[in-house]
Amino acid sequence: PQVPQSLSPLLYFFFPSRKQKPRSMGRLAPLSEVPINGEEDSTNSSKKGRGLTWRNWIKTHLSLVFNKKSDLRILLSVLGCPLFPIPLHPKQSIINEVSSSAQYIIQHFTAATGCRKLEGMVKSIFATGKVTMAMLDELGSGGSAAGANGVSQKGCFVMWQMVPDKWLIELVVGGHKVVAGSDGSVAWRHTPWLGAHTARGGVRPLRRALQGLDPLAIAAVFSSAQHLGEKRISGVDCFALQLSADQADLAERGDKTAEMIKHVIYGYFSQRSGLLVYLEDSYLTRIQSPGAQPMYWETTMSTRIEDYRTVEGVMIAHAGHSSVIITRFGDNLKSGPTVTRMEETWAIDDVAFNVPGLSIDCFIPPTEVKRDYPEDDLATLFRTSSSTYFFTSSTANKSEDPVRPEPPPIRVSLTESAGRGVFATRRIGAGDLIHTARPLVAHPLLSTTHSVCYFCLRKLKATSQTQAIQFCSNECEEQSMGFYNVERRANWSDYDNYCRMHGLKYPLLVKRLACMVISGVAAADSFDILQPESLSPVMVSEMEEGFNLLRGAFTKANICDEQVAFLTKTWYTSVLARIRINAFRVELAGGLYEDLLTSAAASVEAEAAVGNAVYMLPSFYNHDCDPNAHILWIENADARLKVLRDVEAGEELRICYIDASMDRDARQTLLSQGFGFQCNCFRCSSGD
Ligand SMILES: C[S@@+](CC[C@H](N)C(=O)[O-])C[C@H]1O[C@@H](n2cnc3c(N)ncnc32)[C@H](O)[C@@H]1O
Repeated sequence: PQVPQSLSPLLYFFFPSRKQKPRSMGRLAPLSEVPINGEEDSTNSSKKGRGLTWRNWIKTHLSLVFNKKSDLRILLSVLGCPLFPIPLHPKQSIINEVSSSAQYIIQHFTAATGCRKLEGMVKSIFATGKVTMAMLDELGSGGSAAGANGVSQKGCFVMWQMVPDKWLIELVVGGHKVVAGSDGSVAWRHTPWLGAHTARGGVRPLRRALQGLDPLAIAAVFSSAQHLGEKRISGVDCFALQLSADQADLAERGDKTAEMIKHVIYGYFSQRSGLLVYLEDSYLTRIQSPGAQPMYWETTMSTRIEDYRTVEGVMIAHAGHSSVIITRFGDNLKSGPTVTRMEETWAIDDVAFNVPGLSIDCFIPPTEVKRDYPEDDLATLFRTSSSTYFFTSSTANKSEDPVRPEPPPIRVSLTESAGRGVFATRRIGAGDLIHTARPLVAHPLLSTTHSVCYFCLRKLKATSQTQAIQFCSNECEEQSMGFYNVERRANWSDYDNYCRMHGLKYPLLVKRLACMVISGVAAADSFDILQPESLSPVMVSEMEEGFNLLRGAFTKANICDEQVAFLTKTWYTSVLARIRINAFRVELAGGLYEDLLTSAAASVEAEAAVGNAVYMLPSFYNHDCDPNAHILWIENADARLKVLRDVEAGEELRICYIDASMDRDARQTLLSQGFGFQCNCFRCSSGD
């Protein structure tokens, strides 16, 4: 049956059909680093999505957890649809022979729930329920929590599960919707602020299913657990079983920068009733960015499982309470560990088995999932705490699916001597487009402000007679609202004059980022992951005037102190230090470029620059005076990364930061002064 989209979004799940799902997903914003295989579809751009998705992504992965403004997103990201760390293998079923005390406890559990009768009989499970989520006050080091700080958020969810490893959940809380699913080979999640993402590591079950909702899965995963002993939990004497994610799974979920150190699960089974009454999982992640001290994140989620009721003769838990504690600690956190707490109460309204009409078509991932690949390593590289609740990309099983297009052939990894770099994951042919990228922040030059779009830097057909800024389309105007509503409240003449007099362009990018932060569309630490230039005390003091003018413009515009609290001198200098190393001068090649020769020629002949922009993925390309890759712009600030010659798998992709036609000494001087490194590429070493 067709369900009108105007009905509750949850209704869509009552009538799953292959036709409906892509349509529902089709409205969702694409990721900003668009894979080469993805057609750019303007209908896919959410009003504020274009160009903001990376910022959103960073916000979630880097700063979200400790930014109270984003409470609802944090709650949904952490509690919404976490995955259980232990995969459910298709062949895994509940054991018949008891050879350990853990297996004895599981036998007791299967008898208590009566779930054996479901084995082989149940093909699908369906559940609907309600949730209430809240952030609790943060605990400082040694401090104490004062209780819930904000308003709790109410919502509901619908879950479908097809035995053993296909599932789908739609959760709507406080007007935000999160959808997650697994087709048995890839697990993904879609959020309005991130778009769709695949989960790194193998497919694992939804944690919600293990909270007393799917007794067969509980019996299957815990039958290989270790019996730890007995413990009294909330007045109930329990047997404690322990499971640990195995090292191979942990390795798959981490990388060189974010290492999953352990993930342990405890199941507490009531000695009296035999039922699972408490579930706890705890994991530790070590994050180390190049040149930085390691930082650790420990996340513990505990769920009290209650209100078992019979559904078709099987005991299913119908309510519970989960609490999460996230502790961030490490040498580089001067203020000591930070603790964030949140909680959820949930209740099941309806459970049914063997839902008619449910087929594997209902579990096909949204189309964006296959467009997700450029984030592959970045997502993990900068992940904050865990892939369990921050879904990240995975290449797992992609090759097994003939329908799924090849991912863009790159990964970000550490190089031997140039920090992080971008590497080819397969052979790439000369002239191939590697990926495109939308700016995190872009700004016209002062001289082009009235001749290019104030958002995307596209050249305008008619320049402004009134000297007002202009947008090339309604879409760009809408996407600018985030920063422009703030920017136009202030008078920028002093700041612009300061830039003009000193010939500075990067403070304009800082201004735009500051306006975006104030309006809430960017996190103050969006650029933290980019490599900074090391600034001398003289350079820092030279930036003071710009900082004072920027801060002053906001103060005079009566932007409240709380909104500009992030705008300290340290913030200003640190953002500028990153922009100086990572900003690109945008030069539009214009016109058509169909082949490599045309594009290379076009970029050489490009007219003067239209502005400057900072991107995420392009910021990780290192320099070579004889580069094998190339960045170019055709009609606006959306960048295209192309390969200049055949590149083999494993080879690092490098672009040229400067005019490669200069002689060796001039190149060396520019690179050392502008980017702080001594180039020892083949050309430089051979004196060319
Ligand atoms: C745009 S970033 C490139 C990504 C950077 N490696 C990172 O880890 O984020 C530019 C910085 O990378 C380093 N870099 C780039 N190319 C290099 C090269 N050929 N040799 C040494 N360092 C290089 C320099 O520190 C430079 O300032």
